[in-house]
Amino acid sequence: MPWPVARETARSLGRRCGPGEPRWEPLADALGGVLAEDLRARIAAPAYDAAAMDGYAVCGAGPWTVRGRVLAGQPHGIVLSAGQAVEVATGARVPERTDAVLPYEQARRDADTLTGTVRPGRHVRRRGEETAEGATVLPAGTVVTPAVLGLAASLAHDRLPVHRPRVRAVVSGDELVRTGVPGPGAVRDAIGPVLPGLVAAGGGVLTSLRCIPDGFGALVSALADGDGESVVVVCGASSAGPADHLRGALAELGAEVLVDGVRCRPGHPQLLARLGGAQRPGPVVVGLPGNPGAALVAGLTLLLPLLRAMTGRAEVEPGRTARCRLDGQVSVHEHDTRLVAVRVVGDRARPVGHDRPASLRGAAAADALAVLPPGWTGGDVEVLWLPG
Ligand SMILES: Nc1nc2c(c(=O)[nH]1)N[C@H]1C(S)=C(S)[C@@H](COP(=O)(O)OP(=O)(O)OC[C@H]3O[C@@H](n4cnc5c(N)ncnc54)[C@H](O)[C@@H]3O)O[C@H]1N2
Ligand code: MOO
Repeated sequence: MPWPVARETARSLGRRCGPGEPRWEPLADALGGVLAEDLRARIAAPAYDAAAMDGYAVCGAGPWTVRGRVLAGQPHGIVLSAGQAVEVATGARVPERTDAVLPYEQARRDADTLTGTVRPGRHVRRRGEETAEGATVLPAGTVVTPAVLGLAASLAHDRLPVHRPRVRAVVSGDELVRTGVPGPGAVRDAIGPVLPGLVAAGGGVLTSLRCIPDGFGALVSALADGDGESVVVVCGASSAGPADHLRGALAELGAEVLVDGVRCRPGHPQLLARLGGAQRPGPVVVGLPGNPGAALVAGLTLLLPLLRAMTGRAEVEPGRTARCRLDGQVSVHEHDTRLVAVRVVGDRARPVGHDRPASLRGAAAADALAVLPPGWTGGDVEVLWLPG
């Protein structure tokens, strides 16, 4: 299947699957999700009339008599009368009948007598002036960023209802080890460490990663053994070798295969399928080739568009260019799309090299992958940004 068609197939499957049931997540776990409901203010902001400057809360016209001092967080029941003032810290609740706050810099104090000039309302943040209690501050569908988490906390939320597709990973290969220096013939798993960040860049969460030996039976049971995840990522076993059982295992489970190989370099053995029948659709399976560089390409080709479409997110982060001029020498494939690791400066992209299928060295030094259509002869190219 041509590369652009494969991507669109992943997007359209994501839209069909939709976001699934939202989960109420503690703020710390909601980052990167998409709000499943409008975010409303549980309290007014500010929650009380507060000083916006360090200085004096004053009532009426000066001069004033200073009655005492109030710091932020100190409860008090002070009510001022005309001609009275209280020393206040920024953020402190101002006494009732405060007309304005006179900053230290504009105040003259002699013992308890204070003079200065104020405009009514100056430097006082009135309760609810920013946000009224119950107001909608963000619509459903907003991506939860660090600022959204801070806003939610300031409006008294502890948890948020978010869509974050749950993804599990199955990494297959007898030769793989996960720690230390590999022994003779062994290889460090280099795809597992990529997956949490890759999945998060799509707005999902990687809930588990399981390493299995090569073998038909092990793969069938690993595929079938889910816990309600929306997506299963299978790493390796995607090709034509004697230990490559992904297609056979999917057939055994009656999966519908939507993308069976993609005309791109690297990453051509990648795959997209859906478990379960039309009556009870199950998780989506994304097959990433075992070569780590090829796996990353497949992750950007199928997994990210799928996850992003599930929660209605834009494909390219706002403010990022989607196309670039390509400088330097690149080899072009006659029939397949080529994906080339590049550094992007302004509207120009330069290849970084080291982007062979088995290597992540180029991708690690790059910002993005440049997309060279088959037989490309020049002109601007699409760039796929690598997760930061
Ligand atoms: N006869 C053919 N052979 C191959 C083809 C083909 O079309 N016909 N395609 C080649 C391409 S392209 C790729 S990519 C690989 C895909 O292989 P698999 O997905 O079946 O993966 P394996 O065979 O298990 O491994 C391939 C290679 O990658 C290493 N590997 C596997 N998993 C990991 C991992 N998690 N971390 C690091 N390295 C990993 C593995 O040791 C092998 O070296 O097939 C080609 N062959
Ligand atoms: O998917 Mo393979 O080369 O294209 O590594």
